[in-house]
Amino acid sequence: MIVATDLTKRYGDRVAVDGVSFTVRPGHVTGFLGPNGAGKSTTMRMVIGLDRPTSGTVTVDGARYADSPAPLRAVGALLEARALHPGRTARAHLRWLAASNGIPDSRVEEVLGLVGLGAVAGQRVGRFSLGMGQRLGIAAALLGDPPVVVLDEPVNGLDPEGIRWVRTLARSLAAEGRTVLVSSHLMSEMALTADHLVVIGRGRVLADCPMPQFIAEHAASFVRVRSPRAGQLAELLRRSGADVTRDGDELHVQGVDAATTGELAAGAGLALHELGLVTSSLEEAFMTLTAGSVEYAAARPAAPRTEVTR
Ligand SMILES: Nc1ncnc2c1ncn2[C@@H]1O[C@H](COP(=O)(O)OP(=O)(O)OP(=O)(O)O)[C@@H](O)[C@H]1O
Repeated sequence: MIVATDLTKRYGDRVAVDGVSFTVRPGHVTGFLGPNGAGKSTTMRMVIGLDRPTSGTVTVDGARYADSPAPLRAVGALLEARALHPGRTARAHLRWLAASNGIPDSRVEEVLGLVGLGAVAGQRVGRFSLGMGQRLGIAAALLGDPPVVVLDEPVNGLDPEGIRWVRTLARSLAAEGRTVLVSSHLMSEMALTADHLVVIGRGRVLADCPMPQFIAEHAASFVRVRSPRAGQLAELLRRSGADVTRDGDELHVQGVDAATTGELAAGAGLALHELGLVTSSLEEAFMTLTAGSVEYAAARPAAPRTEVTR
């Protein structure tokens, strides 16, 4: 597992990572989320020894990455902007990495097949598309069959099939008992991939909890109900202590659950055309939590007009 303790990284006056502590456990996909500039890449670089912490520590399976004799066997990492020699073929690139870590060539062919690059393994990587480059980076990460896998924005540049492939791969690596840490800007994708979340903002941990708990604590939910007699229903719900927002024949209800809403309507003989619970997405929960810690925020568009009957 990965254990970060009071991890801090300063660049001059700038604090990129500010006393971050978290544990990434085996058997789960842990999503690493944060707005632009939150410190995700810096943290991941410190995990694999590419950056030195200013203070604090991060260990992988109890040891510092830099102390590992064969690092690719300890942690597999895909980091953004990986330097590739453009004139080298994909196969030659992986063989070179394998040789420097005491990994047999047969494993190169295995990972090429695993990431779907077998047919283009003889092509120069300088000609690779962004998506092919990402697959090659993932192949390199898996080369040493490592117990810990760190993927920074692995779905960047991938098409929908590729995105789904990364999701399945991450989940199967976790199911094999590995420790998997994945960052992504695609919240809908993260919601499908990760079962645990570490959220950072301005270099600090904002949340560290299982995905369902994060949604429950940070996502708003309300009952949506449609009725041709929405005005009467709104009045009834309000008298029962609900907060009600009306937009035409649609009501958004908070403070009273869907079952009670249905019972109240039935008791008063009011027809319903729709009744259900709406829970906001991971993206909305994330936006709510990190609203105060974004570096670059655009002005929000005006909210659509709704009639409030309270
Ligand atoms: N080498 C560096 N020198 C100076 N400042 C840096 C350096 N690397 C990162 N930073 C700063 O540290 C902060 C955290 O950057 P980092 O790249 O870790 O964030 P991130 O969460 O990965 O962001 P993004 O999602 O935009 O990639 C940013 O303010 C960034 O400008």
